[in-house]
Amino acid sequence: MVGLGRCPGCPAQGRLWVASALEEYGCFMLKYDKQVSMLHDALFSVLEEIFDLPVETKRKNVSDVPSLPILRVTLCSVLYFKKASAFPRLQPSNELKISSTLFCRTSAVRRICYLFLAFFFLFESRKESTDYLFRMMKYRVSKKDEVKVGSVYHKDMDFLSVLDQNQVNGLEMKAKDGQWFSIDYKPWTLFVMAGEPLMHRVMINGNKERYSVGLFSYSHKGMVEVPEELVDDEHPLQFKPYNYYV
Ligand SMILES: O=C(O)CCC(=O)C(=O)O
Ligand SMILES: [Fe+2]
Repeated sequence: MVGLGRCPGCPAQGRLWVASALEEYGCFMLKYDKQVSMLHDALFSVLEEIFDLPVETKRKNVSDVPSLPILRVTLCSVLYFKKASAFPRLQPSNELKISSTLFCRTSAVRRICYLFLAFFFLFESRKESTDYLFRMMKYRVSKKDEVKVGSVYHKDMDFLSVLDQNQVNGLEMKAKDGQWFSIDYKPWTLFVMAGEPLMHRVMINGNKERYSVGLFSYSHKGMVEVPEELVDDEHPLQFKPYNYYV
């Protein structure tokens, strides 16, 4: 568990925590600040309404990321947030609420990502080549005798995934020894994971709908490479750059 609030004056400490969590587990829980916690409640209160929009409205929010894999899911519906105006007026009082909540929330989490990237990588170049995809997920309650898989096991094709959920758990990670274990969200935390290396899935067990959101950072040019600032004689390059979309 890393708390950004404790780090502002000591980025070196923050970087150490994040680096050791990522080396050991590939993921960590990030305790977020007050501003984001208010947005958390607002966000999850409007998600239900977003998922209830007509299908043709929801289709306007397809992702423009080339070859973005579509998750093959059984119990899960997925929506992308491209721009606020893509949710046309349905219930006027809520249009603003939905778009401003999503916008603020996405900006707040992006800010966290920048902070995080600054802690961990300390490089400016990445800001320009990094893009974000905001995905919203709704997992319905599984019916009796239905397979309880919310999303099949997969690895995210990005370099950083920041996830949040309503109070319903379901995310599971595969540990080094091959065992699956579930992620138990603590209040006011985001779950941050190094996208590409980690196998995970969602299993739906309870009798409450699960809503989750993910902010996925990826390179819009498709190149995955170690920033040159991190390579020197003591830390030689270990991975060749490659284009994810080719
Ligand atoms: O719903 C979740 O918690 C995780 C979703 C997920 O793995 C994904 O969107 O790639
Ligand atoms: Fe995923």
